[in-house]
Parts: sequence; C-alpha cells; structure tokens
Amino acid sequence: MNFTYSPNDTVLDRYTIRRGIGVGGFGEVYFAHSQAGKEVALKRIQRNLAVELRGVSHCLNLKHPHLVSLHDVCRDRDDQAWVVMEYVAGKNLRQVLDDADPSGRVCTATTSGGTALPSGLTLDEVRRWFCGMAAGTAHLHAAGLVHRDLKPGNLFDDNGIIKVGDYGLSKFISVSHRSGHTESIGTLHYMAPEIGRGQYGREIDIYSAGIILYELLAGSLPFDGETPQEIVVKHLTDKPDLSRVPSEFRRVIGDCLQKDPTSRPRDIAEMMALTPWANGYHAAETWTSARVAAGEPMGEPAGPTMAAETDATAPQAAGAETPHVVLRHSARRRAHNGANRRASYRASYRASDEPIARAVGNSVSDLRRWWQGSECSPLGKGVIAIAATVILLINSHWLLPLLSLVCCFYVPYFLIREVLLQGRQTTAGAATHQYGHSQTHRDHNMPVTHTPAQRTPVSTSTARPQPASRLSKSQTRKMLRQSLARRSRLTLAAEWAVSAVISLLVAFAFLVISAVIGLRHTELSPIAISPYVWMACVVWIGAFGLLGLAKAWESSDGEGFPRRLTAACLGAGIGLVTYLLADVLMVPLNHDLTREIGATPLPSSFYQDSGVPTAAAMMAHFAALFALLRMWKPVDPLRRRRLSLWAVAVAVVGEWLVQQFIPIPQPAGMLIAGGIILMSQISAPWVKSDSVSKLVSA
Ligand SMILES: Nc1ncnc2c1ncn2[C@@H]1O[C@H](COP(=O)(O)OP(=O)(O)OP(=O)(O)O)[C@@H](O)[C@H]1O
Repeated sequence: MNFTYSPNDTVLDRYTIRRGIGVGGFGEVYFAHSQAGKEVALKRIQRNLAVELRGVSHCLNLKHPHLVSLHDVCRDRDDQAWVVMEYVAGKNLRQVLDDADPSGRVCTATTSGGTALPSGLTLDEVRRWFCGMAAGTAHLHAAGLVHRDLKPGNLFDDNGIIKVGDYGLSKFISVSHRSGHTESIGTLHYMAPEIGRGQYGREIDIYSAGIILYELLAGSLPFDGETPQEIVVKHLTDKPDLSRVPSEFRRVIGDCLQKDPTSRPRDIAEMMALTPWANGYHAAETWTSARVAAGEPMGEPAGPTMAAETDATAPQAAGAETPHVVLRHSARRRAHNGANRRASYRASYRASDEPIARAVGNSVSDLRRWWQGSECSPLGKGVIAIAATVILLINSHWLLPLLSLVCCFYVPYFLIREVLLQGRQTTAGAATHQYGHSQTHRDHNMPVTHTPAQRTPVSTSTARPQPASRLSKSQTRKMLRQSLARRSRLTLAAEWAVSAVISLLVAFAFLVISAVIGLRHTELSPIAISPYVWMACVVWIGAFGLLGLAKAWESSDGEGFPRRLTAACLGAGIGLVTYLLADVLMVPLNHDLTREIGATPLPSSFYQDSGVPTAAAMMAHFAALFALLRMWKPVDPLRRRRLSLWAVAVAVVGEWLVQQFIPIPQPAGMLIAGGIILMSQISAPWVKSDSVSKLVSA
C-alpha cells in the first residue's frame, strides 16, 4: 500500500514516522515515535473532508481503559489535520475474525480455551471483546457522545485489554461528508437503519453492538448483500436469523436489532443486563470518570440507569481480561429491566417528545416526588388530599369545561403531530437515500481484508469504485410496504383518526360551499338544506370507511378477489347509509332517475312502484362501484400523486357506468362517488414513493 510519508520522515515537528499502519475512511494511519520516544499512532485526515475538529477536543479529555486515548489534534504546515492517539500494538477485531480459522480452530495466540463458535472464537473470547466494547462505549455515552461507527475494525486488543477506537471523528463528520467514495462498504453492515434519517442517538451504537455480537457468535453478519442498497433494505426490513446464535443471546441480539430505536435497550447497561454476562456488568466507574471528563459536578448520578453498586468480587466474574471495569449489575437494576420497563420507557419517550406533554409530565413527576419525599405524617397527607379534592370539586363547574376545551384543541394537535412525525419516520426512502449516498466503495490504495463469506468485496489497489446497482420500483415499493407494516396498531388508529378529522373538516367545507352555491336563490329551510347535509354526511362516512380500508391494506399490494369482495361490502354499507340517511333527512330519492325502471332486468325488490330505489338498489349500486373501481387504490399511501383528479374523474365515470345497470338518483350518485375519492385523497397520508425510488437509485 502507498503512504504519503516514509519511515524516518518527521511530521508535526516532533514525531518520527516509523511505518504506515493502514488507510481508513478518514486517512492514513502511521506508527510513530515522539522526540522522547513515546509510541503513538498518527492519523492524517485526508481527502479534504470537512472535519469539525473543534469538537474533537471534547474527546481529548476522555480517559478510560477501554478507549483508545486521543492525545491531540494538530495541523501541520500544510494545514493538514492530524490526530495523535495512543498506539495499540495488538490486532483489531476485524483482523482477529479474519485470521480465525472458519473450521473452528482459532489461529490467534491470545485465544483462551473453550469450544469454538462458528466465528472461530471461543465464548470466552466473545465475552472479552464484547464486554470491553460495552465498557468503552458506555463511557462515551455517559460523556454525551455517540460513537456512530462501532465495528470490529474499531475494536482493538491492547495486551488483553479491549479498546474502542475511532470515536472522535465519526461523531463530527456528518453523513453528507461521508458520501462519495470515501466510505467502506464494510461499515454499512453495522449501521442502524435510522442513521439514514439523520437520527444519531446512542441507540445506533446499541444496534451496531448487536450486529457485532451476532457476528462474533454466528460467524457471519445478520444482514448482508451484494450491493449497498441490498444491505440497506435488509437493515430496514429483514429480521435477523436468530437461530444461528446460541439461545441465551437471542433476546439481547433481537432487542438490539430492533428497527425502531425506541424498542432497543436504552443504554449499554440495559443491553448488558440481557446478556449472560449481566452479573459482571457494572457501569458506575464508567459513569463517574465520564462525568469528571465532561466537567460535571459529582453528586447524584445522571439517571437511575447508570446507578450501580460496586462489587469487589466482580473482577473474577468479569474475567481476568477485563480488570479495569468491574462488571456487576445490581438486582435492583435487573428488576427494572424487561418488557414492562421498556413499555413505560417507550411511553415516556413519546410523551417527552411533545413539549406540552413533557411539561405536564414533568410537573406531575415533580408533584409525585414532592409527595413521596414530603415528611408529612400519613394523617397530614390524607388531609391535604381531601382538601385538594374538595377544592377541585368546588371549581369543577369551570374546570371541566376548560379541560374539555383544551382537550378539543390538544387531542387533534397531538394526533396530527404524531402522524406527521411518524410519516417522517416511515419515509424509509430517505433512509435508503442517505445510506445509498453515504455507503459507497472506498478507493483505498490498500486491500481490505474480509472473510469471503462475511464481507462484500471492496476496492483494492487497482479497483475503482463501482456504481451501486439500482433498486427497482417494485423493490422500493416492497421496502416501503414493509416499513409501513412495522407501525404499531396505535399509530395506524391515530392516523385513521386524524384522516377522519381532516375529512370531516373537508366535508363541512364541501357542505358550506355547495349549499351557498346551490341555495343562493332559494329561501333557507330545513327541507332545502337537507340534501346538502345528506350528501356531505354520506361522502364523509364513505371517505371514513375507505380510509380505514386503505389503512388496513397499506402494508401490502394486491387487488385480488378477497379485496374486491371486502370493498364491495364497504360499498354496500355506504349504500345502506345513503338510503337510511335520506330517509331520516327526508331527502327524496326519485330525483332524475335517467332510465325507465320497469325496463331493467333487476329484481323488483330494488325499486318501489314509484321508481324510488330501495335500500337493496343503493347497496348493490355502491357495492358494484367499489368492487369495480378498486376504490381503495387512490387512497393508498404509495399512490403516485397525493391528489389525483384523474382518479376523481374515473370514479365519476365509473359511477355513470354502474348507473346504466343499477340506476340511483343523479347527480347525487356521481357527486357521492367523486366526493368520496376527492375527500379521502385529501385526508389520506401519502408517501412519495416515486421520488424515493429516484433517490434510492441516485
Ligand atoms: N490507535 C491505533 N493504533 C494502532 N493501529 C491503529 C490505530 N488506529 C487505527 N489503526 C489501524 O489503522 C488502520 C486504519 O484505521 P482507520 O481507523 O483509519 O480505518 P478503518 O477503521 O479501517 O476505517 P474507518 O476510518 O472508516 O473507520 C486499521 O488497520 C487500524 O487497525
């Protein structure tokens, strides 16, 4: 491999290069000696990457046995940035895995005993690497940093101590800077799906940790593919095959690899608690030194999750290889883990997202804390509680209406906000887009070693970056469908409710506009207004039903018989409602029937003697219309356009066609058909899949 500097060159006026170590995504790494003889690794930041080096200073003060120390960040005379860091003589985990004999015998000298796993490592080795990585990463998290690029190549074995490296730079280089041909395809295998959406919470490190653990145990990656896009799609949609890892690790890996970041363990400690090494994990030391490093005052721990007890016996439990971080997890901590806790965490996570809910939540918890911490006697507390209840009851005459009014505004606002935020998350194309851009081959001038079974081939000294293959439209749609399918029932219900509220407003506007136009020369009376009210109600109910149908089917394509039958049932229901409402509102249904009823071959039960259609005719008419036109299609979130007037026109023409066989009053029929499609399109969510497809292919 070619390096810019040769042995014995002096850089930064005080370091003598001894040899080049390797070339990474950010630049060349050298082994060098300081003037006093100290061994250091120098990383020369190349390729004109816009590195926010000022941020790295935060990392310079981090000290932890499981982190590769950053000594300094300097610029040379050519204004080239260099990162001076601790030199780690041992191999990185990537090299260890690549050197391990796939047949199960381990070639590395450091390996301890035990049965070999498919990766070639023993379980002891896996524990050593994983616990070391966890301890280092927990320290970063406690200092408010997210690694963002956890992968085997960034984990080092320094004389038996596992160290996490490369944590300073990735934090401060945005996705856009990692675009083009600067990034290794290998990194992509460890990247959490939400990174593409610009989400960089610590959950992305948890996800990467899950992938690493999977690879250590199974000997291969959970999500692999021939192209970056294929890998991205797998990260976004596939479930890991957990049958390939020992059963005691399935839970932790399954949780870490959740697509939804809020479903993952919320921190390293929680993740470790799910491993068989839970008894050995303890983060207090990590937390303490991280806060010191971050310049925070010592006192109460930052949060209950990081509070843990020290245990002098733990080093044995943790194993001799990880002596610096005592790994123990208290029973209290374990008790907090599990499904209940995660569920409550998710709830609080959501609530904390919304400022008003957060403020209310904070006030309530403050009140609860005050109540619990109060030194009042139980009798005193009882008196206070009764007094508060009495005051509330006395004032209920104005408090309740006020509360109802606030709810009237707040609930729709909250639901709409939820849906908009969800919509942003489900637009998985954006994720793929950014992934696609950020993860292309790196034109290293060194070969990157990968086990063929594990790694997608990457560039070598002669290879040029290869264009990424494109995702077809159907693949993109499939990916988006799967992404839509992952949403919870609550979210779906909330979306449906919001659509219903929007369509109600549209129906009201529809009513007002049509009534103003239609009744401008007529004296206002209930009889005159009732057809408009009838029409608006029918259109709204029809749109509501159609939106529900589209929501139920949005996770898959299809227009087969079962769907048409279901749509026909919905149409029949709308026909019935149309008939009943007309009856209630006294709207005449014999208006403008365009053909001789007696001439139709329809059953006589469809029409009264006067020619007025019965409920059966109305039901049959709309059932035929809904089944024939696949009415749910224009409301599908993956439709081509948010609002297609073509679809409205098709509905109107389709209704006219059905009218030729099963007549109903006109123009009411056409208005209802067109109105339902128009209104449901306006109020249905929409994912711009066309642009997603283009972005993915870009
Ligand atoms: N502090 C260090 N001590 C010893 N070797 C190091 C050190 N830091 C990096 N290396 C080695 O230098 C080589 C290049 O490392 P670098 O971190 O730049 O690239 P990478 O991890 O392969 O990719 P990326 O930068 O995209 O994460 C690797 O072989 C790595 O093991």
